[in-house]
Amino acid sequence: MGEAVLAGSLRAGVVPAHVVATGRRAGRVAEVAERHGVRGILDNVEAVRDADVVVVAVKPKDVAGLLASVGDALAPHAVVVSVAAGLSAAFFEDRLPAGQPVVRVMPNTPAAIGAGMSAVSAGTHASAADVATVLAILSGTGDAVEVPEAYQAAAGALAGSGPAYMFYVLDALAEAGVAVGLSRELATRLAVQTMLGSARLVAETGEHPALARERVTSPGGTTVQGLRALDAAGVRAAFIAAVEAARDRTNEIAAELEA
Ligand SMILES: NC(=O)C1=CN([C@@H]2O[C@H](COP(=O)(O)OP(=O)(O)OC[C@H]3O[C@@H](n4cnc5c(N)ncnc54)[C@H](OP(=O)(O)O)[C@@H]3O)[C@@H](O)[C@H]2O)C=CC1
Ligand SMILES: O=C(O)[C@@H]1CCC=N1
Repeated sequence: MGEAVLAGSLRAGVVPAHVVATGRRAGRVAEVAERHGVRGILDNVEAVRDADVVVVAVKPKDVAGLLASVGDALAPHAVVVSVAAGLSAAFFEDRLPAGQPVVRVMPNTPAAIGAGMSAVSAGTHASAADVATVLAILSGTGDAVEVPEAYQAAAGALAGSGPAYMFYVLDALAEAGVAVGLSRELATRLAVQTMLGSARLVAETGEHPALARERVTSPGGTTVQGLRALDAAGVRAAFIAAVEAARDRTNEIAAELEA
């Protein structure tokens, strides 16, 4: 996820020579540095020194240790951006020098190609200008929206995890195509373009998805039979259960690590 945000920031106009990427494996750091033309180092303390913006993209369980090691080296104005699922801005603030600006972001992996969706929430000490800086950086990752922090778990359960649900649907649709006699290559091509086109149609027309669905569903036709099968299988309820389960897990991560 960190590399996807890095790629987006460069697309937004951040100068590669101004970016330092860190990691804990030399091979991985070198790979990222070479791919994006940025400086790659293994020393987190050195990386944050003089930084205006620090993006923390390690697993939630690794955040506390990382903050303990770099906190003292941060410039007071440095905006610490968290993409960690579950962890509140307060979790960061409690482990950083007093007054450090923190912005919480829940991105998703299509950010890697500039087609991501991010939910952004300001911490206690982040100014409107800090949030604007983060939104400007994220503009190269796709769309971004500012939300109250209370919505982060729900937004992450829908859009942060959402690409996995979409890939699941693509895989299932392609498999369905194979089941009715198409080659896997053709079935995958049909499924991918159908998902892409349908999302774009709703995005570009602003039409409610239910109306767009009705427009496809001819009376006595084929689609209504397909939709009946989806309803009979409880697919709508399964999506609601999936987002609820991901939201609940987000809150569990917070409870486990913030305790
Ligand atoms: N994947 C996704 O779709 C999304 C992820 N997120 C969040 O992004 C964060 C990262 O997730 P993800 O990219 O999937 O995880 P990854 O494990 O792929 O990435 C984390 C990276 O951080 C490195 N790392 C761990 N500890 C340190 C450290 N102390 N110093 C420097 N680098 C370190 C890891 O190194 P190593 O390779 O050696 O393990 C790894 O390369 C998580 O907090 C997650 O909640 C948010 C939205 C979507
Ligand atoms: O699965 C996860 O925990 C991360 C957060 C959102 C998407 N991937």
